[in-house]
Amino acid sequence: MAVYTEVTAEELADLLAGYDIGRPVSMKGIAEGVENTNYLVTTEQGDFILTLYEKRVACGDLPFFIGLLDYLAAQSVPCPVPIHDRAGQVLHTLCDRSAALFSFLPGISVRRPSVAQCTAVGAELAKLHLAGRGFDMRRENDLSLAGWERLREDLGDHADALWEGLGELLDSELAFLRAHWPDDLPDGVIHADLFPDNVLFLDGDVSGMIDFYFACNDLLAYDIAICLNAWCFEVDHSFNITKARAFLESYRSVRPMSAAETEALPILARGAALRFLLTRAYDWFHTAPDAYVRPKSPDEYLRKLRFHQRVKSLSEYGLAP
Ligand SMILES: Nc1ncnc2c1ncn2[C@@H]1O[C@H](COP(=O)(O)OP(=O)(O)O)[C@@H](O)[C@H]1O
Ligand SMILES: N[C@@H](CCOP(=O)(O)O)C(=O)O
Repeated sequence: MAVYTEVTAEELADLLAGYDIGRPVSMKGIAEGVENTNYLVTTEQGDFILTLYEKRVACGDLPFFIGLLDYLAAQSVPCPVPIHDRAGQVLHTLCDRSAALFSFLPGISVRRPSVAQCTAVGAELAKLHLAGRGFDMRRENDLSLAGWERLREDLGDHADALWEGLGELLDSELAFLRAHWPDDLPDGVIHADLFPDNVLFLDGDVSGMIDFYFACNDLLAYDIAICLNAWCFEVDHSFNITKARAFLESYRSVRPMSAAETEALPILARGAALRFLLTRAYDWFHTAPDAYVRPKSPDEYLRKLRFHQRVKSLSEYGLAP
């Protein structure tokens, strides 16, 4: 479970005294999540999410994330709305951590997305990309090529301890991506972690997109590739071309992709698979056995990477060749 920091009733009441959202009625730790501590806080005026930022979110990045959520919410993107206190502040210090309150978004995340849910998220991702245009703060993607190389270096010989030959595979894939990674595609603000556990559905519609703590400026089509990996593979590791076609058609009905963007999809999908393979492999070796959160399987992303390495034509993603 991901409640790393205990907040007392008195500490919560002190914090809420600075806001116009009523007095606290209840507070429950939320088990889901990996990076931060989240509480569901109910006040006289309704439900809110209290987030305490733990060590993996850099404090210097918080103004970008809060500014982005303010900006997107003003354009009706279904994202958490930062709650400003009477002085206009969002960020506070609570229990020695940076902390902020957000609107509570109704809805339920899915474990096994349906074709209809892939369609819904495709359109919502495209709307997010369009809504992000004009946001004037920047955050570089620290988990792109240079970041992957750092992670690979850090893994060292652990890679082969995970699977014989993994080190060589990572090195050759990194060399390939370094040589072929596109740098001339449309860029903008991307979510960069829009996995099914970060999307809430209500009555078949997307009611919320959460967890913007990897958001950054990067290629828009890279965000699409991250979603293809996260939404269009089945639990038996097979790629579901029907889901991919539905996701991509729906995305393109809102924001058309250029020919260069679609042509780059296999490489971007390889990069997206490598990114999560590396972070999961890193977590595998750096998570204490008694940690609250069990590390996710790197194997899933190794299989996804191998799938994309074998792709010969865009038709394998459900696109016209
Ligand atoms: N604004 C919100 N509205 C509703 N539920 C939320 C909201 N923010 C977070 N949650 C809940 O908290 C859980 C963890 O949030 P998340 O941002 O994914 O944490 P982490 O960054 O630690 O992975 C989510 O799975 C969801 O259940
Ligand atoms: N989506 C990443 C891990 C990040 O977890 P989140 O709960 O913050 O989305 C993965 O699956 O490796």
